[in-house]
Amino acid sequence: MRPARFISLEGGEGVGKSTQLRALGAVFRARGMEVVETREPGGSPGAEAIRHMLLTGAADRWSARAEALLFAAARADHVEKTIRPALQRGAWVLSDRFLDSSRAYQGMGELTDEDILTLHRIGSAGFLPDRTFILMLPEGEAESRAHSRDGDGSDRIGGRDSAFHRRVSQSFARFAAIEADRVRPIDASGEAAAVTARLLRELEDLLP
Ligand SMILES: Nc1ncnc2c1ncn2[C@@H]1O[C@H](COP(=O)(O)OP(=O)(O)O)[C@@H](O)[C@H]1O
Ligand SMILES: Cc1cn([C@H]2C[C@H](O)[C@@H](COP(=O)(O)OP(=O)(O)O)O2)c(=O)[nH]c1=O
Repeated sequence: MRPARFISLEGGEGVGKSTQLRALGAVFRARGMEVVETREPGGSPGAEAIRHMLLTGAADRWSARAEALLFAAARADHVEKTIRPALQRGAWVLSDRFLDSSRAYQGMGELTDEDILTLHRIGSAGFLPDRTFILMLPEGEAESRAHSRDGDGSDRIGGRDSAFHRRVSQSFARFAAIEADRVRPIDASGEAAAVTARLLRELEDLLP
């Protein structure tokens, strides 16, 4: 029996992460696997409370440093209370965003990628997913998917300008290039079922 695995889905807003998370969860359950679907920021009661503080309020509510620490604190609680216990009892864990979101959103301004990795070492002992998928879509397409879902409403971070979101997407693409073993880019265009099939192909070596 192969061990339970921790998989994260990453990418900008509207690329289809939550849709694919649900689809993968359904496929795994149909194969008799126990699955925990979770998300960041959040995924445990403490981390969900921090999520509320991070995503609501004025754009300047938190400094860049305070924001990065809050994401790291939420992640520490999520890992400790939800992810590790699930893996220990043999459940697969699928997370909508994880560390790489902090690297892409918080680690390319006042703080560096190295700073974010240091916070993660302190908060979560450097715990990493077994595999991370970066869902990739052309800029306009992700925006129109997010817009048809949310209308004009977006959260404190989603509401940042398009230059910011372009840099986020470039950072995600860079992680896939430099950490090819863990981080795999996935073409997120076309029908949802076709995207799910691409993800499953990239999981073949881990599935029981
Ligand atoms: N392959 C797809 N083709 C067209 N629309 C999609 C596809 N996947 C998801 N969507 C729709 O796009 C919007 C954003 O998808 P979602 O899964 O919520 O993205 P994310 O979690 O990355 O923000 C939703 O309204 C969803 O129903
Ligand atoms: C996990 C994480 C999320 N974020 C941002 C990305 C999103 O804008 C927001 C999470 O909102 P969410 O509603 O989960 O994202 P999506 O629109 O992709 O469904 O928080 C960070 O800035 N850093 C992080 O570490």
